[in-house]
Amino acid sequence: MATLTAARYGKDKVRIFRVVRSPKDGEVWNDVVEYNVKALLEGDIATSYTHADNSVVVATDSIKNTCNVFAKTSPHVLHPELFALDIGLHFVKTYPHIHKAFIDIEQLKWSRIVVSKNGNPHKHSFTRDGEEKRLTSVEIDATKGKDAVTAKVTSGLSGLLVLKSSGSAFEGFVRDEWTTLPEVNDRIFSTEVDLSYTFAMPAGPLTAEGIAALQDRVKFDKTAESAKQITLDVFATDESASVQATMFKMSSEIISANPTVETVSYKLPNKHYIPVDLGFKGLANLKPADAEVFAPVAAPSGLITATVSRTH
Ligand SMILES: O=c1[nH]c(=O)c2[nH]c(=O)[nH]c2[nH]1
Repeated sequence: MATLTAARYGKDKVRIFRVVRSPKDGEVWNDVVEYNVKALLEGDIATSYTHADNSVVVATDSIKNTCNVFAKTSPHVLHPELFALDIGLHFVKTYPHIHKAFIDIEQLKWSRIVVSKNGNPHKHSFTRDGEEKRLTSVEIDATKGKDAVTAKVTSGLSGLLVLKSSGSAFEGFVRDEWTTLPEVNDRIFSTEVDLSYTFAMPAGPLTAEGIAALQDRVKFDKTAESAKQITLDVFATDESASVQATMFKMSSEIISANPTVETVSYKLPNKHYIPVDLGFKGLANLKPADAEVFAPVAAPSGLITATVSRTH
C-alpha cells in the first residue's frame, strides 16, 4: 500500500516584464519590473494523482495565463508582495477546491539610467546594475474558509556580492589536532548575501480591497530598502570578529529598524581568499600585514546561517 501524503503543483519560471506608463510634466514616464514567478496550488487535488482525475486540475498553463493577466490588470504590479498577494488570493477565491496558494517572485534589477550630461534620471531607460534579486514568498491560506483567508509573507534578497579587504578577523576558535587554520587579525571577508525576513501581518481576513492598504501598514517596499542598506552598512563598518557575529548584528539592526519584521534569516557563504606563498621569490605575502596577493577559492566555502527573532 502507498498513500499520497503531500501534493502541490503549478507553474515555475513564469517570466514577466511589465511597463507602467504615467504622465509627468507633459511627458510619458515608464516604470518597469521584471519578475520570475512561481505559482503553486494545494487543495482537494489528490485524485488527480491517485485516480488520474483531471477534473480537479487547474492546468498549469491556466496558472501561467493568470499570472500574465494579473501583470496587466493588477494595480500593484510594481510592488512584488502586493502583486503576489493579488494572484494568490485570486486562486483560492476562484476555485472552491483550492485551499492554498504559494506565490514566489524573484525581481530582477532594472535601475533607471541617470544621464551624465544633465544628471537627470531618464524617463524610459534602465540598466542591470547588479545581479542581486529582490524576493518574496507569499502563502495564502483559505483552509478556514473563503471569507477567512490569511497570508504569510516572507521577503528578502539573494545574490548580493560583497567584499571587504580589511576590518575582519577570525581568532580564538577551537585549536586541536584537527586545526591547520592560522588565527588572523585581518583578512578578506567576502560573501554572497542570501537574506530573508518574515512579516507580522495585520489580523483579519485578507481581501482584494484590503491588499493596497498593506503597503502602508506592513511597509514591504520600505523594509526591502532598509534591509539591504543595513546589510551593506553593517558589513562595511563592523570590525568583524566572525561571519557569525557580523550576521547577528545585521539581523538585530533590521529587527529594530523595521517594526513589522518578525524574524530575519541570513545564509552567508564565507568565500575564502587565501594569501599566496611567494617565499620562493623572497617576497613576504603570508602574514596579514604582508598579504597583498590572494587566490580566490571557488570551493569549498564556509556556510554560516542564522535566524534571529524579535523578542516580545
Ligand atoms: O567567520 C568565520 N566563521 C567560521 O566559523 C569560520 N571557520 C573558518 O575556518 N573560518 C571562519 N570564519
